[in-house]
Amino acid sequence: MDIMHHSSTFLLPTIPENQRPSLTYALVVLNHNLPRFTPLLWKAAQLRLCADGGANRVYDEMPLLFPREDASDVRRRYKPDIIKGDLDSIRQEVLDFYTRLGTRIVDKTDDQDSTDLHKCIACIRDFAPVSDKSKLCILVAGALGGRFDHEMGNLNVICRFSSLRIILLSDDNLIHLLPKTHRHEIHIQASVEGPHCGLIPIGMPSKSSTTTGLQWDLNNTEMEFGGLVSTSNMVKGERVTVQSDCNLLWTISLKKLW
Ligand SMILES: Nc1ncnc2c1ncn2[C@@H]1O[C@H](COP(=O)(O)OP(=O)(O)OP(=O)(O)O)[C@@H](O)[C@H]1O
Ligand SMILES: Cc1ncc(C[n+]2csc(CCO)c2C)c(N)n1
Repeated sequence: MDIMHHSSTFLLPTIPENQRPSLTYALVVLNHNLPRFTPLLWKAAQLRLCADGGANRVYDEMPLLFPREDASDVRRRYKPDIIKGDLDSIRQEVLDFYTRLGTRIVDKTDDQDSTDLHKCIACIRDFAPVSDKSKLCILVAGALGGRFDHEMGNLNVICRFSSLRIILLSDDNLIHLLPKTHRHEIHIQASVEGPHCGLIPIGMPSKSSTTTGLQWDLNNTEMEFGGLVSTSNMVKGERVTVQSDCNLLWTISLKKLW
């Protein structure tokens, strides 16, 4: 079984030479509080999408992160490549502003059965110029801490697209899936993340999960929703390994640096 490596280098202000990621990043901004580190995600990404009302967040909140700069300069610097969704939340002035700058507006008003995040992920999967999708990593900003139905919808999207690397982010947390098809090595970036973490079986019970590097390691342990799940766990050092017969959610706290 192959090892999948995970490392949140996209949260580092400068990435050490020996930790340059081999991944290509895309960013999706959702319609919830823009994390304070969004400019770092923007810099790491080669493709930037806003899911419908996510464009309002870039327009309204990006200038607040640069209080000494002129708001319209900041807005012009952070121009999304694509705005996609049913477009019932984006404000007209925001739509007009980015249309004038040349952003592609993709309107799928007719589809009321999939979320705007789902539409953005499908778009990236189908059109991102990355031939090997295992080298693609989609960062999703503003995915957690808001309306619970939206949060669950966002978690469902990472389960639906379980063969893609997708990372849900808020100011406080990072979440991604650890597919059962791989053993996982998580390199902890202790300057920006941890120590609080969790491993949660999603969708079905796990008969056997094993970890190293956690305060409360699992050792061929059974986990299930309604039974044992590993929350309020802690990372001990800079390397965590996980192997399971089920897809698990990995969550780690983010430090309040920004
Ligand atoms: N409060 C929130 N918490 C987490 N994610 C959110 C929140 N609000 C929106 N999102 C995400 O941002 C995307 C775009 O949001 P937007 O408000 O434009 O969607 P929407 O389809 O109009 O939502 P709804 O009709 O359910 O209010 C959603 O698909 C969802 O993934
Ligand atoms: C069973 C079921 N529940 C909810 C919706 C509503 N819905 C789900 S995604 C979406 C689009 C949001 O932009 C909407 C309106 C549905 N279609 N089917």
